[in-house]
Amino acid sequence: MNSTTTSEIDQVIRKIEEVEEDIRNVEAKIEEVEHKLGQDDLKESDIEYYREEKKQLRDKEKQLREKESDLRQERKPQMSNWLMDGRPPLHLNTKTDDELRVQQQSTLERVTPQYSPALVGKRELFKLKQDKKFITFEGKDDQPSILSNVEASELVTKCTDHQVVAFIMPYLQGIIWESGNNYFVYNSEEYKWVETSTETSAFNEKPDLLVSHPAFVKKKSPFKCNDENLKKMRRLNDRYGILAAWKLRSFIGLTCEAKQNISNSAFGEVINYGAHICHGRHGPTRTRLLLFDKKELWLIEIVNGGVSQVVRCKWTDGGSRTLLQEFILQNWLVKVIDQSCKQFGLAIECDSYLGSGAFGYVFKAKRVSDGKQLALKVTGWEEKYILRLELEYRRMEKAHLVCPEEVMGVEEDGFAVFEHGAAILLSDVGDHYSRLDPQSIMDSLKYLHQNRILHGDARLENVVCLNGKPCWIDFAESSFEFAPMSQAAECEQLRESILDRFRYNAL
Ligand SMILES: Nc1ncnc2c1ncn2[C@@H]1O[C@H](COP(=O)(O)OP(=O)(O)OP(=O)(O)O)[C@@H](O)[C@H]1O
Repeated sequence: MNSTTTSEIDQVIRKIEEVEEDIRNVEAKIEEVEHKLGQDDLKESDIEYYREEKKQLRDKEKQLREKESDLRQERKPQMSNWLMDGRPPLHLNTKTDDELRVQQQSTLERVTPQYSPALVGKRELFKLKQDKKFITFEGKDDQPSILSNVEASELVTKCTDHQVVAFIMPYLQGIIWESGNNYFVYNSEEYKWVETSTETSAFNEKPDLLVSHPAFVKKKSPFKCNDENLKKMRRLNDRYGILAAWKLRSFIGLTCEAKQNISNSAFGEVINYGAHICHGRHGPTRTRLLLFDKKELWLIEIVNGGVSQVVRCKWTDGGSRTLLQEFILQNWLVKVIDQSCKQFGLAIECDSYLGSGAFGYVFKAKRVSDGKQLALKVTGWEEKYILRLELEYRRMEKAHLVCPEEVMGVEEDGFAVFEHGAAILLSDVGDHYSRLDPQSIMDSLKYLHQNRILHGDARLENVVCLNGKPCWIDFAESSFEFAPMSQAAECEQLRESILDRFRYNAL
């Protein structure tokens, strides 16, 4: 009889969970590096540096996945031993091995579809109709529609998908502004931004329009076209852009796809966009998409990666205007950003996403009164996040007074709590730490120590390059107690990460 114990199985399961967490962390780091690589103003040396960093992260990810697979193999005999013993393990997974393999595969490849979009669309439509979740909007004659009859008959004359997009863009923008939203419509027809795989970008997709707050958008220039009619239809104020970082996909207002005629294949394509958006660690539980053609629009709600409901309506249906306005997804981050801009007198445009960590999202912002560039760090409404941000603000203020060059400053009265979260205002926008001389980073940490400041989380991610020098951010864990042992440990932690990233042995 085997000698496997519950605690042995538990141990392996715990190890698997730990490795899964490590994989998620590495995935998040890769996402950050990909975001940095996507920036327009990179020097050749930066590109080379990020590519190398990405390669190292991918290698690490591969090793972790191998480890995960070994652990799963290790668990298999243990599980069957338990079953032979007639006693169930504590965490018996009811999934078969095949299901586990598919699940693991989907973590690897995200949700790259195995079937053609036409088949996906056809099957889903059948199911939705059966479940009465495919609803035709009844229309309310006394309420405004999206398009008038005249406008709708002009739309019918458009003879390419691009022209349908160009025609609809200003109407969609008008509807959004009318509802008081600070969202814009970005044309993303020719730019891939929906990630479909962690392994390759081969399947990346390009929905036609992205409706979003500008803070989450990376601006693009109008794509080239030879269609003279399309050129005439374009307006100077049309916006082009994509999501600035895949991590921001929870905050999309609406993702749109235009066709001349809605087909099963078009529906399948949109279902796949929705599944990809929801997938993965930072994916939202819910996302909303719009599929439209020259006659009608389908309002598609995706929950946990699957279609939960479709409402179909005509451009000229009374009440379609309000229906669409209410369909655009609102979120807490937009509310906190907008309230912060009001409170601190800021403007946030496209290309302002600086990064994010476990606790907050950071954006470049311009103070309207003097044009100064500042960094706004925003966190959600949970009490522990708000307290942490306030602590960070107070400690940074104190540390900056002692070491003004080495510690990022905070603006006076630069902390505020709102209904949906909180924000702090940092006095400068720094560049990536890769622009720094690695020894100078180590020296700056030692300088903090000499001034009895223990950073508390001395990772390279918490250093930015300001005026060519290292400047520390994220002081939530810092302390002002003199503790030589902790200082030594902190130096060692930083030294190791400098060695790892710069291949430089800092002293
Ligand atoms: N003033 C700034 N200038 C430029 N980039 C910044 C600035 N502040 C923050 N960032 C970027 O935003 C990222 C996240 O910021 P920060 O570390 O403060 O967030 P966090 O949620 O507290 O992270 P962590 O998970 O490390 O605790 C940083 O790694 C950095 O890339």
